[in-house]
Amino acid sequence: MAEDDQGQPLGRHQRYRGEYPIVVEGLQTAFGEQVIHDGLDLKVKRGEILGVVGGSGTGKSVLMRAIIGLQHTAAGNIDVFGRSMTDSDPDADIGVRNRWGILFQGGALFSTLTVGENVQVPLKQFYPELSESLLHEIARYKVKLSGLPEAAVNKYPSELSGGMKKRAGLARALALDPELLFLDEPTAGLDPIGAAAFDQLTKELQKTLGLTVFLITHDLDTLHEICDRVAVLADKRVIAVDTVPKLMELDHPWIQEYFNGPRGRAALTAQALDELRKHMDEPVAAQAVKALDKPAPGKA
Ligand SMILES: Nc1ncnc2c1ncn2[C@@H]1O[C@H](COP(=O)(O)OP(=O)(O)OP(=O)(O)O)[C@@H](O)[C@H]1O
Repeated sequence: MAEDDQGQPLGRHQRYRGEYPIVVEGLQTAFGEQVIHDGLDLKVKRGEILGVVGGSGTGKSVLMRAIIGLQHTAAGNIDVFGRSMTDSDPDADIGVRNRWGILFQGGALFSTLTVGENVQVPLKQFYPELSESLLHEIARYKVKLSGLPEAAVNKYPSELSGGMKKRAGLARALALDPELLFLDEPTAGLDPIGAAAFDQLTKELQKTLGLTVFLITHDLDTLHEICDRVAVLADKRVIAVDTVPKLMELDHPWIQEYFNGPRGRAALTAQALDELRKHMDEPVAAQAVKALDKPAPGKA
């Protein structure tokens, strides 16, 4: 069973009240000779959206898999809801596994099932006693919660656009009313408007459902717009965890290149513009928007 911060077992319908639902200490992972993580520490705060960034191949997805118990670890400990994932056997983990939802990169929907049936998969797994009509009702609700039209319930993944597939994956991740949501590159492959809409949905769900979100991303707009803190993976560890403005003050070369490079600055300007647009009735804001919105010299 999952435990609270006092070491007491959590009831099935009780929510975790400890400060850190995920605690990773001294993690080491490796594939043969290739060491991916070495002495990695990370604490995720309850209720936050934690962005996880790092260069390609630094082990963001492997870290997520280790946290959810799908990745063998060579050393260290990972606690989820106060329960060690590194020395537990899968069957005994039920008290933890029905408390999280996962949106894998690419959605990972079952192609032969409709969206509604996809959402029902975890429900049937953890609550086999639910009736067909209740399963259908819950699936319909989760689909709508994820911003899809109700008609999507009966569609197959192949009938959906990329953005709709992500939302269908999200509906399935929300099936069990999770406390913890893992999102692996949720906005990858979406156009900027679709990506911004998905970000806002994530933020709204975090606030209204009280979720803790572990979000792997390369998307600078996502980091600026919705992440409370960001963990940076480099040199086989988490080298920093902080708010984006604080990270930008650090002089690590990868962090500087990433956040203060041209794309980082563009994301920052876009965020400043969004903020200013909320105050367009004030002349100063209106003027600033006009100035910042001007295309750079030489650009159409
Ligand atoms: N099953 C596996 N077998 C062998 N090596 C693997 C396996 N899974 C991942 N790796 C290796 O582990 C390293 C980290 O992979 P991971 O997918 O976590 O990177 P990432 O930071 O998520 O990268 P990206 O941003 O490109 O998705 C990579 O070098 C990858 O090749």
